[in-house]
Amino acid sequence: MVLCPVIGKLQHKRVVLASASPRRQEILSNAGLRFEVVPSRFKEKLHKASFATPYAYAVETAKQKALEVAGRMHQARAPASASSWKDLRAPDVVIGADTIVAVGAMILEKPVDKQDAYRMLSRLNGKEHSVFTGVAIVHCCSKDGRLDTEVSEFYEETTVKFSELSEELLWEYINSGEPMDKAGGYGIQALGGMLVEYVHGDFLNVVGFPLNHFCKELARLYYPPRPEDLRRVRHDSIPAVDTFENLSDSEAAGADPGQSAKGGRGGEQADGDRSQAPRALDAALNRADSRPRFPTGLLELMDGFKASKVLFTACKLKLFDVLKDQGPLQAVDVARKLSTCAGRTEQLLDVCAALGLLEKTRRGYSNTEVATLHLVSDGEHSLQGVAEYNDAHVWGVFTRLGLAVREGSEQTRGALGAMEEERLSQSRELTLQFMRAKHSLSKLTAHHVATAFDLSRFASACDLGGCTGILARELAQEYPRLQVTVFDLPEVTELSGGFQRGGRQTERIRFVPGDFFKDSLPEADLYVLSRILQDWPDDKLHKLLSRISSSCKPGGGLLVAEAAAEEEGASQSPRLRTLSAGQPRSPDEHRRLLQRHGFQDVRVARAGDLLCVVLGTRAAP
Ligand SMILES: O=c1[nH]cc([C@@H]2O[C@H](COP(=O)(O)OP(=O)(O)OP(=O)(O)O)[C@@H](O)[C@H]2O)c(=O)[nH]1
Repeated sequence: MVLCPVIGKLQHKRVVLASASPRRQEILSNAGLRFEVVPSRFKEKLHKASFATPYAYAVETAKQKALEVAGRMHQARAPASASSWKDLRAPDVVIGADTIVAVGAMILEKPVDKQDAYRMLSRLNGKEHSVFTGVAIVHCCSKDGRLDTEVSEFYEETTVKFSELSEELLWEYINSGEPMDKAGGYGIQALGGMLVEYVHGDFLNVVGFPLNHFCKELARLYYPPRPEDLRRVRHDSIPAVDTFENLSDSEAAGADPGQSAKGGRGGEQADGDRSQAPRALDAALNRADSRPRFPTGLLELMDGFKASKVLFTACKLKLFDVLKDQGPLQAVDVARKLSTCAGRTEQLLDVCAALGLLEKTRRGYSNTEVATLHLVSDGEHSLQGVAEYNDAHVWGVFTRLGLAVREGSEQTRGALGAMEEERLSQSRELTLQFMRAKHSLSKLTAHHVATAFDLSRFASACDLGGCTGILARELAQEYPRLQVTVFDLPEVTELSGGFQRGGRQTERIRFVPGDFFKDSLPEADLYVLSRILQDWPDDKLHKLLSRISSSCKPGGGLLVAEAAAEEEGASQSPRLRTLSAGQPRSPDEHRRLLQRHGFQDVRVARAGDLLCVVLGTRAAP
């Protein structure tokens, strides 16, 4: 069955199930949804008589459950200084559900005790009743610290008929303990199944979650009908994920899950509104499928470069800067501010929204939290420089990958990102771009690197290839006695002034121009190599390490920080294996590397999510 694309729409979102029900958790995880569980604290005590129908009560309760969790998680978010990325993210989607049993207008929830269970089961005995599950899908976004929500809600009804049951059997069932945490006092999926004569409708709805209706709702939210679908209904597939080039202006409009969710109850919507998008899903669900699994991951991989280019383009246009200062904005207003084509801008905005970089609501487009944090150019944690450098330089390098692979190692070095070498021969602008990229990345990791070990025994440090001095600054800040030298190529040190912010510790930092392969290394107690080794092939790497080893006094140290590769024997991340001229090393490989060059007492630590840090002490020769 080809269900992945629908559930997959939530794949890159932080999804939270606001329910303690183990049945709901099981149903959704069996469907392949990845989510966290945060049980709702909403007390199910809405005034039943104030609802026109039992299902309205279930839907409202589901909504309140989800909103309570969304609000609580929004408030509980860690401050920006939190070390874990996860903590920084509020949920994107919160799902709430409430299951009730209705006998006529009477609503039965979970029994409070055995007598209550007996009363409920006696009411159901020998008769038909309805089971309603209300579901709320709450899309969340945070704007200026406020929580914005778009709620989509629906319900599903299933009819269940109980057999005529003896008192004895009812009590035996009650004494099994099963009824107590179940709506109506029975669990159809277990012993309670023996009480049931027939079921009309979705079985899982009785168990606690109407999975089929949920998927249709997702399809309705994430695959709004396209004009061509309205004209020519396709019965053979789930609608394709929109790509940039196949979106026309009119198609791009209305692709907002939040907007299409407006008006709420799926079950109460007019047929014309609901029929088209789920139709393809229905077809897929009902098809006897002998074809291979839909290669979603592979197709996403094939399209991955487009997503990168969209991100780069948006950064280059300063889209996130405009939205930070003036959002939310409609597409035409964004286009006016950027002096771009309105139709194409809207497409770009929609794809950014689909990639989770923007939020789209009726008020217009605004940055998501991740965009505000990392894609606005003057942000403390901005990665804009990385996007610009990748666009201006790495993109082109990778277009030569085929040639490099065909023609051998030299080209491979050239094509696989021997950035240090390449940038030597490039323009000042490219050097600056490289520095901005390295600066942004170093900001993310410098504190972790500086504090991975206690370095207070060293009086001086030299950061080789230290670029804009971000790590040097962090070291100076952390160790008030430490004098730090940043050693980098002349064209880099010449431009590094533009990245300095001043501050008390800067008087203990000096920039020395030089080439660590050719010039003598500045004297220091501690040498630092942060993200240098993996850019170089083995011969260069050993040359560099032996030069450091010769300069380092006995008792001095070498601190190496590199992308954290898996332990030996574990399968390596392909990203790490292919992106650089050198290779990522496991902690043990680093340990051996340093030992081979005369360092002892080599210790390894993790620095944040990205890096592994290794510290060795120079042995007496
Ligand atoms: O046949 C079955 N019928 C019902 C159930 C389970 O009953 C409960 C219904 O309770 P509710 O919707 O209030 O959900 P809770 O369990 O309290 O969890 P929340 O945290 O979401 O409020 C539900 O667990 C159904 O799964 C059953 O198992 N079989």
